[in-house]
Amino acid sequence: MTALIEAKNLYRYYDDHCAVHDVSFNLNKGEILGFLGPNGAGKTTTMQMLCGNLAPSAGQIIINGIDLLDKPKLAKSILGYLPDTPPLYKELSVDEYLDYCARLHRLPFRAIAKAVAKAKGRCGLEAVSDRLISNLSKGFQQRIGIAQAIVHEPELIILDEPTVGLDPIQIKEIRALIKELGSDHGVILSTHILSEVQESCSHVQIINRGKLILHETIAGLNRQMNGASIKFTTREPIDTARLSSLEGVTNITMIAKNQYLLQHANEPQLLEKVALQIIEAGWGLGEIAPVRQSIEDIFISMTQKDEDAR
Ligand SMILES: Nc1ncnc2c1ncn2[C@@H]1O[C@H](COP(=O)(O)OP(=O)(O)OP(=O)(O)O)[C@@H](O)[C@H]1O
Repeated sequence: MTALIEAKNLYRYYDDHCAVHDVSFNLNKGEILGFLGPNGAGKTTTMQMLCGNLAPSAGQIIINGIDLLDKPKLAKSILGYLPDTPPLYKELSVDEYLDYCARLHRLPFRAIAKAVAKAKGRCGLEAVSDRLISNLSKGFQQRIGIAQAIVHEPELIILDEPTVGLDPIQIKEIRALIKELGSDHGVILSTHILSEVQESCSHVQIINRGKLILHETIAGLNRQMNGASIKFTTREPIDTARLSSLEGVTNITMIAKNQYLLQHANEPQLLEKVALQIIEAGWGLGEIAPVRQSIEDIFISMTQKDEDAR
């Protein structure tokens, strides 16, 4: 199967500053990729390169088998892009604006009315067709931004911070729309909201200081979150050296009297082994449970590890 987008060894320099460093990944149809990173990590630079608005200093971008740098018009015809600020002409009505966008995307004249109606339907804009964009709420303006990105039915949709500045109800609606779009397109969205990735995406990647430090499925991320620590209490103090000899245990810390946090290298069935060891040693098992990390914990620990490794 041809990937919808293949980013190969992308670099982007601004003078001497390397904003994107050797970024490679693939996205297939039906996948929604959440692109995370701290401020200044290189998300917007990467997204701008992926949609052909910014030339990479090195590397290759293949969209549905077409090299974006060799055949930009053809490659761009199968992608839709919503920049972080929706590119709206606010003095136009919704219909006028979407009609204009459909022409820019070079849709055949006869197909325009149908394409605009379909995009409005998907984005819940029918009721505001004749309204001036400047008079609509931010949520509606964001939907119009998404509608212009999908009006030509691109296979790949790239959305830069699509829910920023929206209220909780609008956020919910836009997330539902993104999920629906993801069922028959490929979607890449950047966001600062970590829970958004869990709610809307099938895959996640984290960029830090221009380098990709994680590319995972949401299922894999959930496994990591269920992850690598176990908290337990005992009646007697334990012999940490003895428990540390269990395979995969990386660290044991006493966090309160007879209360411990054990870290491990994602060792399966370790919880049972630890419980058995505590019982066999006669330390008196009180409680034992895996510690569920939040996506924020994973994000902070991944970016922190990356900082430490520099
Ligand atoms: N036009 C430019 N000229 C010089 N440096 C730039 C330019 N655009 C971005 N940078 C730098 O490149 C790095 C990556 O910026 P980028 O905007 O891609 O990050 P980001 O992850 O999108 O950040 P944010 O979440 O704050 O939008 C930053 O250090 C930024 O200062």
